[in-house]
Amino acid sequence: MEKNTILEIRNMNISFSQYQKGTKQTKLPVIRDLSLTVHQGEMVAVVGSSGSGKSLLAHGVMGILPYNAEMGGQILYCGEPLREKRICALRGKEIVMVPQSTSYLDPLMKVGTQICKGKKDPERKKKLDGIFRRYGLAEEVQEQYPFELSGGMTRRVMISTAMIEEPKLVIADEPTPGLHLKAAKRAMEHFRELADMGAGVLIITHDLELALETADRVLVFYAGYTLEDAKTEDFRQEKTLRHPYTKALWRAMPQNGFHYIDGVQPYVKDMPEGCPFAPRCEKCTEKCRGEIPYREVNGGYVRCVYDS
Ligand SMILES: Nc1ncnc2c1ncn2[C@@H]1O[C@H](COP(=O)(O)OP(=O)(O)OP(=O)(O)O)[C@@H](O)[C@H]1O
Ligand code: NI
Repeated sequence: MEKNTILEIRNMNISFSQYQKGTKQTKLPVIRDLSLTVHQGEMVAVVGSSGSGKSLLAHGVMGILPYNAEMGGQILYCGEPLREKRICALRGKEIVMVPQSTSYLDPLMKVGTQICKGKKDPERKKKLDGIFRRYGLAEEVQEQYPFELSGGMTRRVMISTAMIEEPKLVIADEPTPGLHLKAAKRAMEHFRELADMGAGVLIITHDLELALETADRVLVFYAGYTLEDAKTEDFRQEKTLRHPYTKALWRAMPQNGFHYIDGVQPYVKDMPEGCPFAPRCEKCTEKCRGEIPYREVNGGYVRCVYDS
């Protein structure tokens, strides 16, 4: 393992137990065989459509999966396993998450107190003032309660909460919805700055274009699988991309013709054997119905039987 690796996930699986017809329990796999690495100073984006398992990945790392979820595989933080006790000690300090849902804010606590976690020393206050200025939040907002904020303001408050800790690992789950384009870009740039200062940053988003503007690498999620792990520059041309789904995402971007991808992502209960994208893939053959290895190609990874 390399020295500057902040987060390494090896073969993560997440499934839910569900009761069917009374007492019969079934397992619903929602993340399968996920491996990823975030290095110091690196910003990695996880891109995928709704329901592909992005938030569960974040919750798995943070140790906040719901009670009916089961997780397998290994999570290493700075080279050491990140088990329950360790994540509890580091959560909110060295490892921070900007959650997708704004309901994570305490409705009964003033914004400023909440961000500073009750600590009121002048140094922290100065830092908070600085962060608020950067995000265009007025100082008065510190004295307000979450219900008094607009959606975009809430988003910026949640980002501020993460920024005040000088974290080593930041996981931001859809940090930009509700922000207008300029603010969304600014937020992404701030995450970029955190990475440039030496943190490892994992950004979860469905906005490929925004991710490509700031991230170093992009992981493409589809129906619980990672189909590709590519460098941002691989997205400059279609031919340097590896998976047919990533290529389809590329063609769907406005500058590349806005081509619509036919069909929908399969739901976990109706998952086809083999490649989950096979039913929508023009290159699909019988080979795609078997086990598909996740393999290294040209400095990236792909889960496809074909060479692109
Ligand atoms: N508590 C739960 N019980 C059962 N299934 C769940 C539970 N939470 C999530 N899932 C399922 O897991 C899958 C992945 O959910 P997840 O929230 O990670 O998706 P996502 O990629 O973050 O989507 P979005 O872009 O909409 O936020 C979905 O199919 C969802 O229905
Ligand atoms: Ni999500």
